[in-house]
Order: sequence, then structure tokens, then C-alpha cells
Amino acid sequence: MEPAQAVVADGVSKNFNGKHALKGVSLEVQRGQVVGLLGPNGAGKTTLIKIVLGLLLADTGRVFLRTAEGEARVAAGRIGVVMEGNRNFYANIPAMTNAVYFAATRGVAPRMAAGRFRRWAARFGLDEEVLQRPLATFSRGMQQKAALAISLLHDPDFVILDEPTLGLDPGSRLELEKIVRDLVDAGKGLLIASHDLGFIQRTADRVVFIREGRVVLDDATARILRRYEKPWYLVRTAKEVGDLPPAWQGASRWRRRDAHTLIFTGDWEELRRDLCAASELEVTALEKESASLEDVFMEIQGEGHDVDAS
Ligand SMILES: Nc1ncnc2c1ncn2[C@@H]1O[C@H](COP(=O)(O)OP(=O)(O)OP(=O)(O)O)[C@@H](O)[C@H]1O
Repeated sequence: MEPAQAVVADGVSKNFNGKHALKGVSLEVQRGQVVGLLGPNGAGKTTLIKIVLGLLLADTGRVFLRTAEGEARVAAGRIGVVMEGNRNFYANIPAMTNAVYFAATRGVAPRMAAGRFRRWAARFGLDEEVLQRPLATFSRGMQQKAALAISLLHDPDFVILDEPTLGLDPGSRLELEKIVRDLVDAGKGLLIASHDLGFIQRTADRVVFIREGRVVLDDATARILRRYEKPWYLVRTAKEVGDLPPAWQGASRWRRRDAHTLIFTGDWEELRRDLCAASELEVTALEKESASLEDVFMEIQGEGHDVDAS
């Protein structure tokens, strides 16, 4: 098999009962790269993943592998996947039995599957002795690691993770971040669909944001953060946003975070004169914050029109 350089979705559309779930979505995941797939509930992320995996057929558009020679069909063996939740294994049988079984469905012989499973499991911090235990006895973090190790047994070029941090505690999430880096070092390309914006900000080289079945933003993470970087003044106030003057109530001007309101302006004088004086706000702390993907997400959500899919 020729080595694949990228998995590509090109103009993919999908209708369910007359409702458009995807409307001409294109994206590319290169080997050695992590692409974060973001979007609100119902945006079409899982539908796109299923189409890339060949579990659903696109109405129009196509998915293919880019190779040095041109293009190749996406064969099941080229992509590994960990779907959301516990759908990735049989919980009541041992981890090792799951591994050998799922590897066999991908044409990998039992001895080779067992060896690869032990190696990936060890790399992810799962002890040899737990591999003989049913997956139902594993913690959520251990289950995710086992599912990830199982998804790698046929040595895919690309790995798709759907909501991989769901239910993980902060320690396990941090471990998963390291594993993602490990997979990139091993030359894999990763597509990660998630609502965990911090995780995506820390792991993804590129972010594709879809909304209502369309790509509204597709760019390098660092460039997106730079583009959206604005000075934030942190105003500690008990007042609600509704107490601010109308001109300051637009969704792009503030964020509520815990008991604070983050005010969005580069102009301290404007903040002091128009906001603080007018609404008798006392500024007790002043900080500048750089943009986060959460800010970008909220801004795109609030815009209601296409942002940029360049
Ligand atoms: N099998 C199906 N039959 C009918 N409609 C479907 C089916 N699968 C998805 N949809 C619809 O397609 C749209 C996109 O759903 P999808 O699950 O892909 O979104 P998502 O971005 O993964 O959402 P979430 O973040 O909630 O997981 C939704 O309106 C959903 O109701």
C-alpha cells in the first residue's frame, strides 16, 4: 500500500429525511498533524466522522486519501477510530480478548495483535496485569486508553477520536494530551471532534469549526488565536450584563466567567468613561487576557454568519 499523506473530505453533503446535516464540507488531515473538529451540538461532526469512516454514505462529495502518486480509496485499515462513550469494546470480556478480537476484524493475526496491544498499553501506562481484566472493571480513563490502543492495532495512518475527553478527570485528560503527542510523533494524523476547547487548544495544530453543516472556520490554531486576540479587561463586578449600558451588551463585548464579567475593549479610556462611570461599575482588577478557543467559539456562535473558511 502506498503511504498516505492525508485523508481528505471534499464537498461532503448529507441529508437526513430532507434535513441537511452537512452542506459541502471539506477538510484535510495530514499525517503528523492534529486537526480539532469543533462545532455546537448538531453541527454535523459525528455525521462527518461516520462518512470519513465509510459507516455512512455521503449524498454528494467524496472522501479519499492523498498519496504521493495521487489519490487512493479510504480502506478501513488506514483509519483507526475511538467513538464517543463505551461503544468501542465489549465491556464484560478482558481487555486483551477485545484487542485480539477487534484486530482480527482488521486482518491482524492474534499473536501480532497481542504484542502490539501490550506495547501501546504500556506506552499509555496500562500495566500488563490489568489487560486480563474485563474492561467493565477499568476506570473511564483506563477504558479510553484501552480503546485507543485497540484502535491502533492495525497500524492505521490516521486516528479519529470522537469526544475523547468525555468523563475524564483532569489527570486523565492530561495523560491523553501526552498520548496525542505520542501518536503525532509516531507519524499518525489525528482528527479529534470535541467540545473540550481547552484540550483542542492544547493539542490541535489546526481547527475546523462547523456550524449547521458548513465549515465556518478552518485555520492553524495559532493563527486563529492571533486573529481573535484582543485585549480583555477583567472587571470584577456583581452586576449582571443586563445592568451594563446597551452599547456594551452585544455578545462580542463581554463574557461572563464565574462571578466576573470580562469586558472586551482595547481602549481603557472608553472603558473608564463610557462603562464604569455610566453604570457605576467599580473596577477592582484589571488584567489583559489573550484569546482562547472558547472566546473564538463564543464569538463565532454569536455571529450567525460565515466567518472564514480559508
Ligand atoms: N441517523 C440520523 N437520522 C436522522 N438525523 C440524523 C441522524 N444522524 C444525525 N442526524 C441529524 O444530523 C444533524 C447533525 O448531527 P451530528 O450528530 O452529526 O452532530 P454533532 O455535531 O456530532 O453533534 P453533537 O456535538 O451533539 O454530538 C443533527 O440535526 C442530527 O439530528
